[in-house]
Amino acid sequence: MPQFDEKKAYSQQEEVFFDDGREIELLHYIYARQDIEEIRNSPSRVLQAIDEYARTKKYLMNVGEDKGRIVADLIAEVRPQTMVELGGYIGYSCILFGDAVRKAGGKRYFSLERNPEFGAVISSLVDLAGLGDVVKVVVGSSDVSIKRLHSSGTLEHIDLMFLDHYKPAYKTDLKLCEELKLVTKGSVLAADNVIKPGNPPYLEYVRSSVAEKRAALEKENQEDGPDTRFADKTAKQYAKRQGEERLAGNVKGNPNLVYQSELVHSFEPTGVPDGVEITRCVGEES
Ligand SMILES: C[S@@+](CC[C@H](N)C(=O)[O-])C[C@H]1O[C@@H](n2cnc3c(N)ncnc32)[C@H](O)[C@@H]1O
Repeated sequence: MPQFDEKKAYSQQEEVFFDDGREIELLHYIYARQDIEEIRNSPSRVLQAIDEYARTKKYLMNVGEDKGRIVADLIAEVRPQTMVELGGYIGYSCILFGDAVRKAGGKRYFSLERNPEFGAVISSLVDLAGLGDVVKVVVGSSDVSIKRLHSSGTLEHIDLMFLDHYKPAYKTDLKLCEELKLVTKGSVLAADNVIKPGNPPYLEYVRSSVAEKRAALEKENQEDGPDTRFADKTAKQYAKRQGEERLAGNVKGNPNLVYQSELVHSFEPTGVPDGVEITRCVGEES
């Protein structure tokens, strides 16, 4: 089991921990720094500045250094040409992983974010980090954005996908990507927060055999709301400002895809134990 370095801990998560003005305050904090010209065009220095804000000012719901390293190592191994993240927030994972994709010879990193204000913060910090040539920020609900990027031919295949948005949408958005053949043999998925707060429907899906998925599909009623296993707090997390989330409806996915999935234990940037589920699509049964 890895150890958490307490010296690096973010401020504790409060009852209201996002969308209370702190995201814009972060921009002022960064752009007012004495060392702003050294930060410019340096992804690692931008990340350091974000970490410093979250340690000394207010908590930010970023993937953080520990879980971030797991996914950055995965990027170096998989060398994706195209990577997609679902849920960008203020751009921490986008800058960390967009930089890793570029270093690994990849071409495009799509950051899908529902909240337009957060999307603007991501764009500003991505530009500051000098990653504008690789990263494309896409504002809107993930399912709608995935469908549009696919139908316009902008997104033809997902080599690596980082899921870190509305927890009940992990499974429905994955099934949407399967159905559109964006996720196929060779695609790799990294899902955050599978321990805190947890995501039983997603884990059950990626850990199921083809036979189990086929059987589940026969029984399944269409999902029109969050799975009842999610706590109310998780199911309604973004509702106050953005309105009720709508899940990708009427998606059957592709139950024939064969996944190998493993949980990698790690920590939230506050030190709370969490994990990333890494799932590799290794085949397709006929
Ligand atoms: C935990 S934060 C993402 C953190 C980010 N990946 C990082 O590590 O730096 C989750 C984000 O998902 C966004 N979100 C929620 N529902 C969404 C949806 N349906 N489509 C796209 N983004 C969504 C929220 O607005 C929020 O910014």
